[in-house]
Amino acid sequence: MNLQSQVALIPMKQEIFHSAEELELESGERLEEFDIQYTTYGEIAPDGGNVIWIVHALTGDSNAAEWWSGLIGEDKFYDPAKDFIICANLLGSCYGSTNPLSKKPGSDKSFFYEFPELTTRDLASSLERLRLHLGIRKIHTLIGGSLGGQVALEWAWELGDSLKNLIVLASTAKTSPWTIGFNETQRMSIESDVTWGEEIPNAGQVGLKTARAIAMLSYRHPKDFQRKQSDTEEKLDRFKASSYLRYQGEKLAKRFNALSYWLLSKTMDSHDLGRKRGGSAKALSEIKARVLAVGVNSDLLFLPEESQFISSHAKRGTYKEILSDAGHDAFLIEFEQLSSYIGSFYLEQKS
Ligand SMILES: CC(=O)SCCNC(=O)CCNC(=O)[C@H](O)C(C)(C)COP(=O)(O)OP(=O)(O)OC[C@H]1O[C@@H](n2cnc3c(N)ncnc32)[C@H](O)[C@@H]1OP(=O)(O)O
Ligand SMILES: N[C@@H](CCO)C(=O)O
Repeated sequence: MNLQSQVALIPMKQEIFHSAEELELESGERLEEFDIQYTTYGEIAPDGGNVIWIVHALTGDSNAAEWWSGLIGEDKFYDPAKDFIICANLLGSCYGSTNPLSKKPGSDKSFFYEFPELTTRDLASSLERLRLHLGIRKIHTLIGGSLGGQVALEWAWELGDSLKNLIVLASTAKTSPWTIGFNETQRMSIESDVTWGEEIPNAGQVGLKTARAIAMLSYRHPKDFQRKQSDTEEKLDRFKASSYLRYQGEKLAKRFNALSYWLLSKTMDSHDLGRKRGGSAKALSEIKARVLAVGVNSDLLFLPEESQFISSHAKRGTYKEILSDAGHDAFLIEFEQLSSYIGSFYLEQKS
């Protein structure tokens, strides 16, 4: 299907890859078959050397040129005129790939709560299946932030020499107890929705609003709230910060599904690159690609130290830090710094 992106006006193709072959999951469960929805921009070069593979974060979708418009597009750092850019909707997410609302194979009934637990390693395996289907031999750059960075790390370990550069933004090799704690409070709010447990597509949607409001506190920084959400001294109620968080909750609940959110937050929790590989440091040292880890100085969720850990244990690792008051989400906002860091990372390779 050829589409013209409404926002970025960049020619793109959107497809669904159906895998009729089952996917064996880390939990021991299986997905008998699955779909992966993906978007591409540009064309693969004859030598196949221009593949830029993007992995989206928790609530992103495959339309990377929309949510990363400062990095992807005409005359942007990644430009479809020279690069073949691909982004797939993660398995379990609600933007076209197989997810809890999908029908169980051979049945008219959705999975709902029977959808199997997915790990970042499982998500990486599903992307590998798509790569093989597309006949992509080598990936020039695999890049992702937050959950996208976790999946990218897993996949990079698996890809070996088939990957040249790995760029991991505001992420971690192993999810910290602090992040699991944030995710648990969000699942608690979804589970406390009276509709949670019902087999309806909107189950938990009210709880999802609270979950997003809590999540926003981990995606922003107190300085960002101070600057944007401060009130005058006359204000005794209906504070800006309150309406902001309520608005963000409403906004997400209109575009995302609570079952997918609950599932993917669990995926984030169980992420551990070093599981059954002798620990994170050893697993990082086994990644063959060059690695750029980018932290955010104000990230309260995935601390800069966690990105430093990635670069220091990778055999060929580089660390850069985004300076911003935006907090964790700076990786979706601070395009100038990102472009500059990625540009110098590529230049170092040439020198
Ligand atoms: C179909 C799809 O949308 S696909 C998925 C797209 N999203 C993703 O991929 C996830 C990645 N993106 C993101 O997380 C976010 O878009 C970011 C981080 C890039 C930017 O976050 P934003 O929410 O746009 O920025 P910010 O935190 O400043 O909030 C601005 C919004 O809050 C509103 N707002 C700000 N202050 C207040 C307040 N006090 N009260 C109520 N609303 C407020 C603004 O009007 C604005 O609303 P809008 O989004 O309708 O324009
Ligand atoms: N705010 C982003 C990043 C979370 O890590 C999202 O909603 O996907």
